[in-house]
Amino acid sequence: MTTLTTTRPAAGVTGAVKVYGSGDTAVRALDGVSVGFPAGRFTAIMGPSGSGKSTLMHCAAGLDTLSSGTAFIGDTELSTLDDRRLTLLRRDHVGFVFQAFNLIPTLTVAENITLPLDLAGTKGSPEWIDALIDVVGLRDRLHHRPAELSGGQQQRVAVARAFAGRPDIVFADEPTGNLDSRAGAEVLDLLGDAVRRTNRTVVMVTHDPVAAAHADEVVFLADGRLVDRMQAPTADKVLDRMKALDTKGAPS
Ligand SMILES: Nc1ncnc2c1ncn2[C@@H]1O[C@H](COP(=O)(O)OP(=O)(O)OP(=O)(O)O)[C@@H](O)[C@H]1O
Repeated sequence: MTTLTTTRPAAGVTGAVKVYGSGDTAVRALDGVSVGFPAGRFTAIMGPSGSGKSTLMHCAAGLDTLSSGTAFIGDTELSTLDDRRLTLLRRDHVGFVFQAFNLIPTLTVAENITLPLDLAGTKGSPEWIDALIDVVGLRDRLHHRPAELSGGQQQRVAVARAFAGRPDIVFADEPTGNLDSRAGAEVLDLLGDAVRRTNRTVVMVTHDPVAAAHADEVVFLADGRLVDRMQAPTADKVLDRMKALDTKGAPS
């Protein structure tokens, strides 16, 4: 196996601090986090409620800014970009999957998948899109509207949309939060498949140890700090680690 630890991460943060508000009501959501998300791997971010998972993801993805420290995607330090260049970086290099599928109800499945490319005024790679449709198993649903699909199928459309522009990295925020366990497992398998088959990088925030077990690695946050990393996670090992974090007094 290649030496993953020496490969430059696809994205990450160094010395990341994020403070919301000021004075007595200030909340230190990230308190000096340094973490890299290895390229070509599926990483899950776990931790008790309020531990800073979403904040870390949003800052690493350039959806929010750090109070201090640095966030980077590839070789680019995000704080060096103005709004326009940050938008272009996100458009051209980053994909997103959210808990709410965020599909456009009036567009077909095919149109939803290619929407980011259409907005960017490019056709992308027809071969890539075609292969993606097979990866997500939606070839017989391409002309349906989102309302005609199950929740799991809608999230598969959202996953295809996230990968449509051949992004270097896809960030997923609780992608299985609105799905039953079977549909959730399918979406997680799909994310894992997309990482292996397209050599992309996925970073996923989740509460669910079963979901985290689909990742190659889990990073654990507690009280805004990185407290552990686990390779080759299983649901039982992740659950045990989470229990230990909760009993240390982290909010749950
Ligand atoms: N916009 C905001 N303004 C003020 N405080 C915020 C804001 N967003 C998050 N926080 C606070 O920052 C801390 C970290 O929040 P964050 O949403 O990152 O945690 P999380 O681990 O993703 O939580 P959950 O699992 O419940 O979604 C929490 O104490 C939260 O209340």
